This record gives sequence, C-alpha cells and structure tokens, in this order.
Amino acid sequence: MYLTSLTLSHFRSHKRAVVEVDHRPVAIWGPNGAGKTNLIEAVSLFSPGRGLRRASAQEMARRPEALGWKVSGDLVGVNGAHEVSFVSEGGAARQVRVDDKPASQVALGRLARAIWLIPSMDRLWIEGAEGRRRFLDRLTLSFFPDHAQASLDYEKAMRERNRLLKDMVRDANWYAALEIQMAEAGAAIHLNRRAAVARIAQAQAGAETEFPTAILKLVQSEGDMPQSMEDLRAALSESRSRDLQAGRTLVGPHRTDLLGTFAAKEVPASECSTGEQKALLISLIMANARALAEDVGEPPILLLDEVSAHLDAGRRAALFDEISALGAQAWMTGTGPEMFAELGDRAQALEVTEEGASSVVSKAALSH
Ligand SMILES: Nc1ncnc2c1ncn2[C@@H]1O[C@H](COP(=O)(O)OP(=O)(O)OP(=O)(O)O)[C@@H](O)[C@H]1O
Repeated sequence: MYLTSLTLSHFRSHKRAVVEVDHRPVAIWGPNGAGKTNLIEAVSLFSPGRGLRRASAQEMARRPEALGWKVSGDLVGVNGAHEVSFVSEGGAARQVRVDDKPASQVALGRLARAIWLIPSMDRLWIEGAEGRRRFLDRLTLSFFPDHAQASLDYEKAMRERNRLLKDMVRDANWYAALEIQMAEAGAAIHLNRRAAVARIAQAQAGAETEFPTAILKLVQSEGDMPQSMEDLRAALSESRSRDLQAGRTLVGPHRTDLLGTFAAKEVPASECSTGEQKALLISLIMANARALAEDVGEPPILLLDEVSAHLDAGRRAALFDEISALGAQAWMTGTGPEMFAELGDRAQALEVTEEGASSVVSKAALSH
C-alpha cells in the first residue's frame, strides 16, 4: 500500500504541507530540526495507535497558536483507494475518518499498515522490557489488527484488578470476574505474539539479505507464561495473595519480555555493537515487511528515520536494493541527498526546510 497524497494542517512544525507522491520510496532530507521526522510522524498515523513518537493529540498541534490539527491522505492498496483523515479539535483525541465516515482503530489497522524504525529504538535491546514489549506488540499488531482490542481489554481489566489489590479489597467474586476477562484477552495476546514471532523467524529464514538474522524469543520475567485461557485464569487466581502483598498483578502477558540474539554469533543483541544492533533491527523490520507483503498481498509503508546515516555505503546500497525489490513506499529521512545517492531514480525526493517559523516541504531531485 502507499500514499498518493499527504496534507498536513497545523501539524507540529508544519503550518500547511501538501505532498504528492507515487508508489516509490520517498527520500527526505533537510537540516536538523527542519521538520522531517514530523512529516513521517504524520504518515505513521495511518497505522493504528499514537504514531511513532507515541505523542498525544495535543502535542501534535502546532505551537503556539493551534489547538487543533489535521492530517489527511489518499491511500491506495489491495483494499482499493481511500481518503483517510485524522482530525484533532481543541486538544481533543484525534478522530479517524475513512472516506468521510468515522472509523475505529481496528478498522484502520485492517486497511493500512505502516512499520517504522526510529533513532529512539537504537537502545531497544539495552533498556527496559517495556520498550521491547511495545516493539513486539507493534510487530504483532501489523499481522493481527485485532491485537489492539485484546491489549485494550486486558489493560482495562488489569487496571481494575490492580486498583482492588492496592485497596486491599478481598471480594473473591470481583477478582474472579476480572480474571476471566484478563485470561480471555491475555491468552489472545500471547497467541498473537507467538504467531508473530514465528512468522518473523520464517521470513528471516527464507530471505536473501545482507542483514544478520535476529532470533526472537518470548520470555516471562518470572516463571512461564500460562499458555491457555484456563491456565492464565488459574495462575491469576493462585497469585492473588502474592499480588495483594505486591499491590499489583504479577503474572500475565504484561510481564513478557522479548529476547533478541544475533544468530550467527550466538550473542544476545544487548551485547552486540551499536552497528550490529541497528543491523539486527533493520533485519527484523525488513522481515516484518516481507512477511506482510506475502500475507496481505502488498508491502506495508515503511518509515525509516535517519537509518541510512548509521550504515556504511555497502549496507546502505543493500537496504535500498531490498526496499526496491519489495516495492515498498519507504519514507526515509537524512540530512542530505548524498545519503540516498545509491537509490538513483528508484526513488522520489522531498526537501524539508524551515521558513518563517514553519516547515516547508518541496519536491527535490536525487543527484546521480
Ligand atoms: N507541536 C509543535 N509545534 C511547533 N513546532 C514543533 C512542535 N513539535 C515539534 N516542533 C518542532 O519541530 C522541530 C523538530 O522537527 P523534527 O523532529 O521533524 O526535525 P528533523 O528535521 O527530523 O530534525 P533532525 O534531523 O534533527 O532529526 C523542532 O524545532 C521542534 O521544536
């Protein structure tokens, strides 16, 4: 799938930007702070969730004058052509509309898929489990749009259970009712995650790629993840007195972590060099994109923020070749056209500059 147009109104540093593109990769360059990441953040909204910075609607409104903003675009893919828009008014949460009708996040997830790699993910393997879980869930969501609903249902029931635990409530029926809800959603979350990890492994195994294979493994911070709904319900029930002492729920998919291993070296990703960690992430993102291309019938939109800056010329050329072979509309940022030289006319180009306190997006040409 790909966008053919993108319009930003009062979105972050962009007062107004109208961009017309075709199916090819989009090379975006401009000086630091010009508004390149803001532009691809707007594209990330086409995938369900809060976008690549996980920002609130309020944070996205152009400072200082705007309270609201709008991002819209024409999306073309196996599901046909659709006009998708995101509007936030007066600081309220964004409303999604598809062909001018309100749409849910799950409906959006079935229509559009965008996956990304951004600089804040560079420390994914080193920092806490929360970031890795988020990465895992985005990966899972790209395959299973219903995953978002299961996560929301699980979190809602867990929040309620945690509140009871904190208040030292001892009403067994109340816990039991919430634990059934958590078990139902939690088992679905676990099943989806396992299937997504298995799909990534399969996509890496069969690929001709310059990027090293990363083996993913799901682990629990304590014990094993109960596999079935009934096992999870029983584990929650058993853990009740321990949870009362801790004041929070100690078992379930919210305690899952994602381990990454550099397959060829059999070394944990967290012990790899910075460049190797980046290469492992690129490998995973590209495997995700290839798997989606097969399963959905078209590649997702890729958003690669400052990725080429960290690659040597050989790896950069390899990445561009893989993106071109996949036929993905990859929006890639860098500080200058030289970062995209190996792409030649396989891509289109945009330049982002700052003029009069607003970002300005203009068509550019890739030098040969
Ligand atoms: N809500 C907002 N309203 C106005 N400006 C904003 C808003 N949010 C961010 N900005 C501004 O956007 C600019 C950053 O834009 P962005 O992150 O897109 O830069 P970039 O071109 O990707 O730069 P770099 O190459 O340094 O990563 C900053 O100057 C920041 O102050």
